[in-house]
Amino acid sequence: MSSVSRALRQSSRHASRVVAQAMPKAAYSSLARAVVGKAVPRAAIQGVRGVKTMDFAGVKETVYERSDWLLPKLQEYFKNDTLALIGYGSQGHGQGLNARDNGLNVVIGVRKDGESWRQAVEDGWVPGETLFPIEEAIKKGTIIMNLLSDAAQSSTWPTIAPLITKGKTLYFSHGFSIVFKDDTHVIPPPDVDVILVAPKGSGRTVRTLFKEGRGINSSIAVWQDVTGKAKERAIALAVAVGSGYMYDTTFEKEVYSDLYGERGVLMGAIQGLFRAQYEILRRNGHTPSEAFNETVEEATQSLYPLIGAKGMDYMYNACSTTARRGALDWAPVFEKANLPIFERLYESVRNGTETRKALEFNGRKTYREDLARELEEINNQEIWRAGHTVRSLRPDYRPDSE
Ligand SMILES: NC(=O)c1ccc[n+]([C@@H]2O[C@H](COP(=O)([O-])OP(=O)(O)OC[C@H]3O[C@@H](n4cnc5c(N)ncnc54)[C@H](OP(=O)(O)O)[C@@H]3O)[C@@H](O)[C@H]2O)c1
Ligand SMILES: CC(C)(O)[C@@H](O)C(=O)O
Ligand SMILES: [Mg+2]
Ligand SMILES: [Mg+2]
Repeated sequence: MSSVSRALRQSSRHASRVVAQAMPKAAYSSLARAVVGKAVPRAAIQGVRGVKTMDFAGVKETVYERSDWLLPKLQEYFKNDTLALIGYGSQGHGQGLNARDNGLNVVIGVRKDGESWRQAVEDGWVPGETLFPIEEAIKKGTIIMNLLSDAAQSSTWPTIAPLITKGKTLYFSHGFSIVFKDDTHVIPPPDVDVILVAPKGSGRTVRTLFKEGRGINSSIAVWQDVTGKAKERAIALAVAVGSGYMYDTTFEKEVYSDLYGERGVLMGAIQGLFRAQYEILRRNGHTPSEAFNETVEEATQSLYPLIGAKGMDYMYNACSTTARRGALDWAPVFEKANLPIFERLYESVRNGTETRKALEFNGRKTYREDLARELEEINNQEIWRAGHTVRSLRPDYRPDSE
């Protein structure tokens, strides 16, 4: 076990002892219920403490935990607020439903009769009660959560800006609009708090982790603090929308790392690597099923979850000595080959090239159809058609689940 993971384990064990010793069983159960919304075994709530400074590989950072914001406190804190959540994509769905389940006043604002409107109705938001056209929702809100697409945040800003009046809080889940203001022209009024809560994962995961009684990691930041309470509000809102742990960042650091990561190993790089590996297997006479199993299925179903659960060394130890030797030899080769690409990518993010592309593409009226066309092309690639058949053999496969 590495020294970092040992330290983490010890700190978590210590915290659970503190909680366990300090609380009678009944109080502990109600704490657990309040933190995760349902009864959970004592072991599942280890490490409950509000704020902690932790050593991340030699660097001390502050982490905020939702344990400081148990449901009664959260509800009391926001009792005079209306969260106007503008946009109902992946994040609108996850954050909106979580905040609603946490008992807060939430209204959704989206284009009337668009796809998001339809999805919001499907999720139980009621037109005229909790679902409104964008401008109406903003007028009702005290906390304006801008979860429109980053391109739409820019194009709608001239109409939205005058409605963000003094005393309201402006909230984003990405540093995009604010940091790249020369391209987006989003410049907030000087008399409102401007904060960021950026869940580090898909909005679908924001929802599923919340329902499982866990919480996603989120980055939080303050751009403008006129009330002196902006940071506190960011933390409370992060908890409200389903975060478990909150990490400090800045708007700049969030947007650079996020745009970089999703174009890199989170999405773009891994798609490219899967495809390249598959292609060479096929060129060498391997069948589609063998190429897919050896590339995607084993990665996602067997090895990557091991990395996720306990780290890279754990995954290595779960594989043969033969695999370990070869992978250890080839890892630096891939690292060296990819470093210049990652350098180029970071620069393309930092200098705004990626921002301008996103604004152009997603600013089109046909953004949904254009994207659907490209995704359909991927879906039709042999690798993913083979994958469809491989998945269809899983015991839990249901034909309507894809
Ligand atoms: N997706 C994630 O998991 C994730 C994770 C962390 C942070 N974020 C950030 O969260 C924010 C929201 O992202 P998202 O993925 O949830 O949404 P998204 O898919 O990027 O955007 C969808 C929303 O934008 C609306 N929209 C698009 N063009 C519009 C226009 N011209 N006028 C009015 N509305 C328009 C859509 O409404 P219609 O249906 O009417 O088109 C829909 O409600 C972004 O800042 C994003 O970077 C996202
Ligand atoms: C889910 C991601 C990739 O982390 C997010 O950054 C997004 O833009 O959707
Ligand atoms: Mg992103
Ligand atoms: Mg992200």
